[in-house]
Amino acid sequence: MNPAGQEILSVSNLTRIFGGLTAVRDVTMSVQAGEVVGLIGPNGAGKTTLFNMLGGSLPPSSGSVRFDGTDCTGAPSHVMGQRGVSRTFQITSLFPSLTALDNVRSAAYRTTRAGWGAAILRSAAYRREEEELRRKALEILAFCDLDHRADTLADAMSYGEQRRLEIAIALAAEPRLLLLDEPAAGMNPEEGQRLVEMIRRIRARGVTVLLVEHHMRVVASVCDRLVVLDHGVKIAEGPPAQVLNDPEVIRVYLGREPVDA
Ligand SMILES: Nc1ncnc2c1ncn2[C@@H]1O[C@H](COP(=O)(O)OP(=O)(O)OP(=O)(O)O)[C@@H](O)[C@H]1O
Repeated sequence: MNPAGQEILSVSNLTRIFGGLTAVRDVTMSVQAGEVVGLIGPNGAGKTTLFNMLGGSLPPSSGSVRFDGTDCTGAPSHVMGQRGVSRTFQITSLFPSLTALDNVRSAAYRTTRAGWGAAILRSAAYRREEEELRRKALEILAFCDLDHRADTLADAMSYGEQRRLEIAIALAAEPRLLLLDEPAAGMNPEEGQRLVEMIRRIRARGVTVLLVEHHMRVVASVCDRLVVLDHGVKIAEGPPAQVLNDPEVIRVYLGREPVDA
């Protein structure tokens, strides 16, 4: 684990061009270990495009990404996952007909070592790992307030529970940096508050968090720092109280949508 305050993610002059459109232009930013950083901006600002480049699902047109001191520019998502970056998506990525436990267990499986040969032979090492996987998946479910839903099918869970299950799945990969894409989208205020508490617990667990979010109450109450994009360009950065009162930030939001959406 990186000591708190040490740079874990460093993005330099990152740019992504789609045809004639520059979705992200020359963005430079960094995240320190132990921080919760919010990436905000109006619709179409380039947040998802930037996230996709950090998570490895989209190669940049230019610029660089360093994670934990290693150049990861253009590395695919499975490589980013191996290095310790895990993410959730705006659109649900759950297996609807698996239980919550099996959803988490299948994600945790990638961190095990016994391999297929041992699985087919059902060796002692494999059985030990199976038990360890189950214990770990139950621990993560409990951490996400979902232990009572372990045997419930994902598609029988409430919307807020499904969103928490997605975070549980991302945590099962034991990331050091967790990328959350609009985790509060569609949540009611009570679910949003629960999410805020959960993100605080994730940080206390030693996981650094970068989140894209439109709900300003969530952003203001959980983030140490905000980075604001508009038209693909970083226009502001700093503590929430400062950034949300920045006249330029208010102007770009008022032009398109309310700040407290
Ligand atoms: N695959 C693509 N091909 C072409 N244009 C794209 C592609 N992905 C995104 N864009 C464009 O890039 C710009 C930034 O989009 P992006 O989805 O990154 O913004 P965003 O800030 O995440 O928006 P939202 O808050 O609505 O999710 C938009 O103009 C979008 O239409």
